[in-house]
Amino acid sequence: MSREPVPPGQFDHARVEAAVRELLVAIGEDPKRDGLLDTPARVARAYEEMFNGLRQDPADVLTTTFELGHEEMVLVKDIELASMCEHHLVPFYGFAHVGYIPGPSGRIAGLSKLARLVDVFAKRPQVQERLTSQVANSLVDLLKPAGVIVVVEAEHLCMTMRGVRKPGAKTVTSAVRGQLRDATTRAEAMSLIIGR
Ligand SMILES: Nc1nc2c(ncn2[C@@H]2O[C@H](COP(=O)(O)OP(=O)(O)OP(=O)(O)O)[C@@H](O)[C@H]2O)c(=O)[nH]1
Ligand SMILES: [Zn+2]
Repeated sequence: MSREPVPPGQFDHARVEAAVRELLVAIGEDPKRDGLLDTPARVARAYEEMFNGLRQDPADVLTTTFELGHEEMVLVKDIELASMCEHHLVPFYGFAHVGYIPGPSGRIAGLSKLARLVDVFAKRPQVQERLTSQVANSLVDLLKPAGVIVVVEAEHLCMTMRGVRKPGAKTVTSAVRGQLRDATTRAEAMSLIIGR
């Protein structure tokens, strides 16, 4: 099997299929049995979708912006997310809450683009802290806002179905930038996020 890295922007179906077949053998399964025959190809298709954020540029997502002169906080909360823990390659899933205060130009983003931005970073092998700060940092870079807050709450299957086995434990991470570091503004954002 090739050991060469896959060129940027590409996904090598054949290699994923071969690796999954090998994995099945390694765990003591028979990849030739009826129920598993199509599994390597299925997993390759699923991985292409689940990791398609690796082939996306956040700048291509945050395209539609408007100059509105709006200077107050905008918050999209309860954005469902599902990502893959890079330590165990099992899912973690939950919600992201993304808020920002527009910059002096008053440039605002299309609301759906905030959710798309979350997906660009969620659809990669991830740790929750990095996912959270990547969303915040890319908003800072692309929108030049006065402040940003990103809160992610998620349940990690690696803590649920194996290992420490604590179903229901939620991990909450936050990243705040600019004016949202200010205690009053941050408290306002948090009350909007928590007040369901
Ligand atoms: N900080 C952080 N840790 C994570 C995340 N996802 C999984 N982990 C942790 O990564 C750690 C990996 O620890 P290791 O000791 O190398 O692996 P392990 O033996 O499988 O650990 P256990 O899960 O405790 O059984 C575990 O503590 C996981 O809970 C994440 O998004 N952020
Ligand atoms: Zn894990």
